[in-house]
Amino acid sequence: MRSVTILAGRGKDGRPEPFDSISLKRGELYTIVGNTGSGKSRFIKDIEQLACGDSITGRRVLLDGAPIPLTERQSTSAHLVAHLGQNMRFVLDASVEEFLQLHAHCRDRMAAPAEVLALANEITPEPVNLRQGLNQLSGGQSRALMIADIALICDSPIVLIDEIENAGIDKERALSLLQKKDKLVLVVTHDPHTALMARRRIVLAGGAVAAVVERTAGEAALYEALGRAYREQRRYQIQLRKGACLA
Ligand SMILES: Nc1ncnc2c1ncn2[C@@H]1O[C@H](COP(=O)(O)OP(=O)(O)OP(=O)(O)O)[C@@H](O)[C@H]1O
Repeated sequence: MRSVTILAGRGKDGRPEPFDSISLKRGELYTIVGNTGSGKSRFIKDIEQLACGDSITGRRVLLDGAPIPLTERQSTSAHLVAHLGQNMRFVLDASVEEFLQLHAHCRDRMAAPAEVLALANEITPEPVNLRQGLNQLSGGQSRALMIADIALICDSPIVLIDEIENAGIDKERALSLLQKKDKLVLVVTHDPHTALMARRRIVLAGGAVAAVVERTAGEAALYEALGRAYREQRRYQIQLRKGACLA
């Protein structure tokens, strides 16, 4: 898989989207921005489901220029796409270790549960242990575990991430783990720092893609400044969680 092409559908008002197609290339990061309710999550779900004009948006998604037959869509998606949703909860009645072993086995990967867990604990401030029940994990811990799982076990070429900054985890570390060189990564965000990570960002409005914006040189400099502010904010966050006085 080298590219994903999205053929225009329609916005919430039923009018055609103002583009013919958008081509997304493997090895690139794209961010998705827009008002709450503008259709950002729907956009990445269309990609996850390899929509073929049969979702509410009417978009069609092609892989390397070709549609995927209905009978192969589910298995192709499971193989190629890792989706980190906004609300993560496990419903499987298993320990963290059992889940990681099972998933590594299904994916035919050698990753040891302890290795995946060590990575998850780099990004969540409240550590997880192997004997913990999966359904006892908090939202942030579940997402940290899934990020480590995507990085070490799934290794899917397409990674879809919905609002990583909501989870109270180390966003920069998490994104650096998920953004391996040859992956196509799409990140939904309301955060200007995350949005400016990408050279191209896709703007949603009223359920339709309104624009695809190239990052300017000024914005690249702004991204660096926002990164410094983010790290300072994180230092305060860590102190705050320890019960310290901030000033
Ligand atoms: N083109 C469309 N036509 C009809 N309904 C749509 C379209 N795009 C999105 N929707 C619907 O609009 C609702 C909001 O969309 P979505 O959840 O994707 O918004 P969002 O931008 O991710 O919002 P938030 O930032 O609050 O998470 C959903 O019910 C979704 O199915």
